Amino acid sequence: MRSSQEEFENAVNRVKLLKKDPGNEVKLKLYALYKQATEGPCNMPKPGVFDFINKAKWDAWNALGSMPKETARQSYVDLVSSLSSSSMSSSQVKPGADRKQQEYENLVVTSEDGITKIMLNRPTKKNAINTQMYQEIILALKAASKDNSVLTVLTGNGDYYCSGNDLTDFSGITAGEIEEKVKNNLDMLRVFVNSFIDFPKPLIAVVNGPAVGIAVTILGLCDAVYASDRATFHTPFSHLGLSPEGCSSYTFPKIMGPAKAIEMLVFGKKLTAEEACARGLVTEVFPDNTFQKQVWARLKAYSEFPANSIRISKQVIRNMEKEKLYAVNAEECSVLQERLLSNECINAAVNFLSRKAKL
Ligand SMILES: CCCCC/C=C/CC(=O)SCCNC(=O)CCNC(=O)[C@H](O)C(C)(C)COP(=O)(O)OP(=O)(O)OC[C@H]1O[C@@H](n2cnc3c(N)ncnc32)[C@H](O)[C@@H]1OP(=O)(O)O
Repeated sequence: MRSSQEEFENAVNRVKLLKKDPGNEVKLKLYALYKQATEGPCNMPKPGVFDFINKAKWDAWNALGSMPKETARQSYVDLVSSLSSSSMSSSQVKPGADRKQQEYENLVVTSEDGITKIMLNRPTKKNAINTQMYQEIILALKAASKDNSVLTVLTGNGDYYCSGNDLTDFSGITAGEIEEKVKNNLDMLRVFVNSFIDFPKPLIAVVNGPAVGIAVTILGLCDAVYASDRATFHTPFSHLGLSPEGCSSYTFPKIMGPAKAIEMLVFGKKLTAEEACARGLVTEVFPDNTFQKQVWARLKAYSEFPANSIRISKQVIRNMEKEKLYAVNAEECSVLQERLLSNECINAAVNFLSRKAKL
């Protein structure tokens, strides 16, 4: 997925050439994404209640919260592409239609048999999540939340599920740039985690191999976790001078009790798949040689259940906790922002870059 300034400007021009009026709802969305992409979060005073048009615009822009400019730019480009390539008026664009056309650089997203599969696709880097991949996952989840699929699956390509946050993300940055980069990344992390909290359908993690860091913590927000017996679960936050994220400071103690959660999140104990299953983080473990076959047969059967019932039941179970989870996410990001600027963390990243330290 590319979202260069040039593509964005092209999209701005293409909007003017649309043959059909896309309707007010889409126009407001375009307006909001454009403002967010060019000016950042809305900090204008709220128009009065009788200033209907400007209030609707303000509401749409303000609803994007702290979405990073790059994400807004990409969403704008994607929205315009879906409008340009559709012969329908945009208010009738089929949910998910744009997702099928979307190209991602770090993901492979496919939809079949009622299941949308989001596969992390940087196997040579053990599927480490860089800034662009975070943004792509946010977009892929948004598209999957609106498409016709019953279930959404997150998995990894290659021998790893995911090695967590890309530790080279901050390399090549000058001292003067670091604070802003960290702040932007944490804004993005908050949006990323919120997109799991908000995901409206069952979200299943198919953990095909070892999982590290944020790839582990986010499992607490997934609705089922199927793991190969080759998978391991490791959150080496203290080793890296970091602190828990992905709402794990709340979900892990709830799932496995505080003592077991602290063993993982504070002391960095790496769990086998069986151990993670015994602690309730993993739903079921399968032998690696039959893992894909067994899991996909299971998911195919589940995807044939009535879609609305499945979605609504998930929401009944999860929605009660949403406000709490937003607050936990915000607090974790704020703590992590400080941690990322600490010497402990900077030294750990330098060690990784110079390959002195392997986990
Ligand atoms: C948005 C803000 C986020 C805030 C911060 C949040 C952090 C939460 C976290 O996720 S913390 C966890 C971070 N992850 C790690 O600490 C794992 C680091 N990686 C390793 O320890 C090892 O690479 C390994 C154990 C995952 C695999 O070891 P192995 O020896 O099997 O393989 P290599 O080390 O040779 O790896 C192959 C190539 O992949 C690159 N790579 C692996 N993991 C990462 C990573 N997390 N970030 C960046 N790059 C990674 C590795 O450098 C090799 O690349 P190369 O072939 O070009 O050298």
